[in-house]
Amino acid sequence: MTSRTAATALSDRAVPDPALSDQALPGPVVPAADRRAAGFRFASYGRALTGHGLRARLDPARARSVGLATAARDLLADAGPGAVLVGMIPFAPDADPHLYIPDSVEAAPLRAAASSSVSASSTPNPLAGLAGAENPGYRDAVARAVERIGSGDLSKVVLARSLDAVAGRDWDAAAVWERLHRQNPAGHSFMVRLPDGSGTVVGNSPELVAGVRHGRLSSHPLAGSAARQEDPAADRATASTLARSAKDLAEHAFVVDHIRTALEPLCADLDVPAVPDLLPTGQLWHLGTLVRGTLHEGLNCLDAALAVHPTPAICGTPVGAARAAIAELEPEDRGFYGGLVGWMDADGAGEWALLLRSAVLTGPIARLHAGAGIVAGSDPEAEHRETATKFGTMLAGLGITGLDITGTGANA
Ligand SMILES: C=C(O[C@H]1C=CC=C(C(=O)O)[C@@H]1O)C(=O)O
Repeated sequence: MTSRTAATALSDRAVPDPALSDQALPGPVVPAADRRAAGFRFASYGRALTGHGLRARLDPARARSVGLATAARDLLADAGPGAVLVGMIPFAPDADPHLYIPDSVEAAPLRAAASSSVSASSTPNPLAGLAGAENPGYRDAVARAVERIGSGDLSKVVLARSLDAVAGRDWDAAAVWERLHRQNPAGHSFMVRLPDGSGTVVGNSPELVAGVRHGRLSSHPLAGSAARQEDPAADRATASTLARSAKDLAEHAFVVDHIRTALEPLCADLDVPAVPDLLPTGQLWHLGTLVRGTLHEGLNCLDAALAVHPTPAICGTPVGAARAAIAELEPEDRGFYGGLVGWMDADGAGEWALLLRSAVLTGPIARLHAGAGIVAGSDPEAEHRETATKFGTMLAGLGITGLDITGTGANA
């Protein structure tokens, strides 16, 4: 494993990879329609992509028989020029993806997108109850994972838990999306209606798994986190401590090593910085490494995303043992949490973000998920607190403020 001991300089870079920021999107552009009715919204790098209607759906049975990447390529080729594939891929490899080609795709600069009919300042939905803030089962699961790591089967595993926020009336997914985006415009804000219409997956991911433009690939894996502080001096001190934390650097190195091994065969050249940078979100500092390369001819953004997914930022090392540990230690199926969300065009350009800092909105219930990387020496109490901090992104997106679920006195 690569050792990274040097602390990196603080970076306040808002956009992980400026190379993707001027990405022109193809597809028919429709006038600003009612975005509330859209089945798909994805914002990043200065513009938002909105998918209306459904032209063709990727058949999960076909994906199982020919492979997901081939099924996606074929669907785009059949759909003809200008088509864009959008949607989500679940965490479990045998679960059905929700990928489709919308009837029309609107690609709008973010400023225009933000001034849509949806008002983020609309009256917050009153919270009627919160279930899962205190989760002793999660601490037990972390302790068992640490034991397993000690026995040598496993080096790292990401364990997640859920939290239900029940409101006085149905959640308004479009308003939640917009609030999330305004709070963290540097992240990838997404909103995808579930195929059976039962609800909407919404979130703001800080993590780009694969972004491709003109054959140039970027991936910005994150792992290793610390909660942001109100006081600026304390906040910078927290970031510096994170950049020097042996535990977090080890947790991060698993991810970078995995990405390098997975992407080297796909790329003509691959640049992997020796030390991580520091990425701030509204709630957390993360260690991140911006990996860049040139994809071999014929490969696309989804090929790259599927090659690295699931990284140890969401699963673990080795992948098989980590998947088994997750299945055994997490009480519920992850669904789309921990999967991929994004889009791709017929030229292979696109973006796939890790689907996290998210919730499934079903009527008045928002089910949030958050996980933390467990390595040798992880402390169950600290990991419980870290997941509570991670819930903070979605709680803020839901308009729930002034609530401390971290037990530290800080606002989540
Ligand atoms: C699993 C999550 O975060 C991952 C991404 C960044 C940093 C992480 C960490 O430091 O543990 C996690 O690996 C989550 O937000 O649910």
